[in-house]
Amino acid sequence: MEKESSFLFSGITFNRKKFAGDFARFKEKKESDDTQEKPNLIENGSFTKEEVKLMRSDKKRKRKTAISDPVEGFSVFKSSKSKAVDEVIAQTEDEILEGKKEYHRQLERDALFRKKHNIHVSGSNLPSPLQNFTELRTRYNCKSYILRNLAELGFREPTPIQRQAIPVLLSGRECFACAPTGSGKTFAFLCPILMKLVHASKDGIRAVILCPTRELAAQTARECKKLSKGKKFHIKLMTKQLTKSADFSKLPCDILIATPFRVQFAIRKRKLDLSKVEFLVLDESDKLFELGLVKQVDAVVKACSNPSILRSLFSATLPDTVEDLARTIMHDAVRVIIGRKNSASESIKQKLIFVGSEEGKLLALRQSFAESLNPPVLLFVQNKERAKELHKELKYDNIRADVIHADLPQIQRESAIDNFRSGKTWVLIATDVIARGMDFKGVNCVINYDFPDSPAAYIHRIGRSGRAGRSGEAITLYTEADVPFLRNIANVMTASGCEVPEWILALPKKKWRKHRPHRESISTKSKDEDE
Ligand SMILES: Nc1ncnc2c1ncn2[C@@H]1O[C@H](COP(=O)(O)OP(=O)(O)OP(=O)(O)O)[C@@H](O)[C@H]1O
Repeated sequence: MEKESSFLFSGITFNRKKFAGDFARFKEKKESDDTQEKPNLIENGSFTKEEVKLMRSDKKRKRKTAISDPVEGFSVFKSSKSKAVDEVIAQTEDEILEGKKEYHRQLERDALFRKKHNIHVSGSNLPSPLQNFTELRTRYNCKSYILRNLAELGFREPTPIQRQAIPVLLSGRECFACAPTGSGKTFAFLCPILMKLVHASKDGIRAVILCPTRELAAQTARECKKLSKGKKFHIKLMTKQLTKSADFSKLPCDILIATPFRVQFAIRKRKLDLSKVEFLVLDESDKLFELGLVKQVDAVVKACSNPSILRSLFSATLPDTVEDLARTIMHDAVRVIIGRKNSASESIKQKLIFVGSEEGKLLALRQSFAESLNPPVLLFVQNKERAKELHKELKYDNIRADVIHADLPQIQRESAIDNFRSGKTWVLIATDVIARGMDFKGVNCVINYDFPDSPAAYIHRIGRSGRAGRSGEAITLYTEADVPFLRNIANVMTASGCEVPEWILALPKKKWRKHRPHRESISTKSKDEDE
């Protein structure tokens, strides 16, 4: 009898000659079983910490039984199994240790990578930033149509906000994101939404994106369609017409993009059901939390009652007050800040020009345009009356200028933007209605004809130039009346690396209340001339 089998069969006489065939088969099978089993247990890496614990306790239990209840013939069987378990435990422990080490090495690599890209994050269990767009497929199984569309748009690398915010949202976490103007925040939320929704469906609205203005909502809807090209998602921009006439219970809609006013109206009047919404994005979130909009936003947030909803806030400016308010509704949110919070894009050259009084502004503007006009140029003024007045003035100078403000009918607002985008108009005079989010790719220069009413307004206005890594210029005209507010703008300028005269930095710090002084009329014509 073979040595290995002798323990189990002791006392039995076996006719090896007679049963030679069976014996050989039995032997073969046993050997092959042995080789398969052990590596399987370890190589599959199939032991979790809990399983190792269980093994340990099982082993202890068995040891106890072995001491208290020795049964002859079983002790060897037990010790060989116990040896195997020991080996498995030792190897699994090694693996866990190695896993832990690798985990820490990965944390270090992530920290270095974030530092390189100026990404600051806080929160627990942070997902690694994206090294490249290919990781969307390798880590998150991204469908090829998205990667194809990103490539068609000419995006080679994710921007810093995309590197971090996309994995955060894909790993099912809520998110506060603050990144400079023109740094690609729109795709940072569109990409994970499309990836998570996977297919179009007719089961109700699954994602809502709120924007403070109609123009921005329309632009976001267009970008969303570009990224989803090749996939038949139902992407709806909530227009006035849709709000008034659509039967939302029958309208297929995966992603709804709208201003809070329109959504709230539809919830009230047309029984818009948002109870299945899985993603809610508040774009330009600090603007949405301002007094005029916060009630409507609140109504939308309440209507999105799905308990597993993911909410995210995006903006280039995120005051602490807004963060505190938002935290009350968010769960375990990750905070992602690119560069310094509330700072302007570093690719914009910023200048301050003293013009003495209101009259001085028009002179300075005419002189500057006469010396060099490098269109397209965006001119920001304090209100719609001043926008109309300045438009009339520039018409005299044969400058191809147009105007946009909230009083204009929608169709005129759209055509003003289209003409500016296509280069038909060189100068667009605007109120703050287009200061946020609008992506005019080639704007060379932003002129703050009227001083902005807050540092946030300044950051967003000048952020219409210098987008997606391009360079831009921002000129801010100021009068004596604006001097007390200069220091706040100067702080933004120095934070983004621009030079500011010493005397401005020596001005006393002033707590910023909205600076909207009464300004004299821009018009150089008398009223009689107008009539
Ligand atoms: N990965 C990328 N590579 C190159 N360009 C990109 C990338 N992602 C976005 N862009 C482009 O950058 C520009 C600005 O993007 P976007 O409008 O999303 O900026 P933003 O951060 O939302 O700005 P704002 O704060 O003004 O709203 C767009 O023209 C967009 O097409």
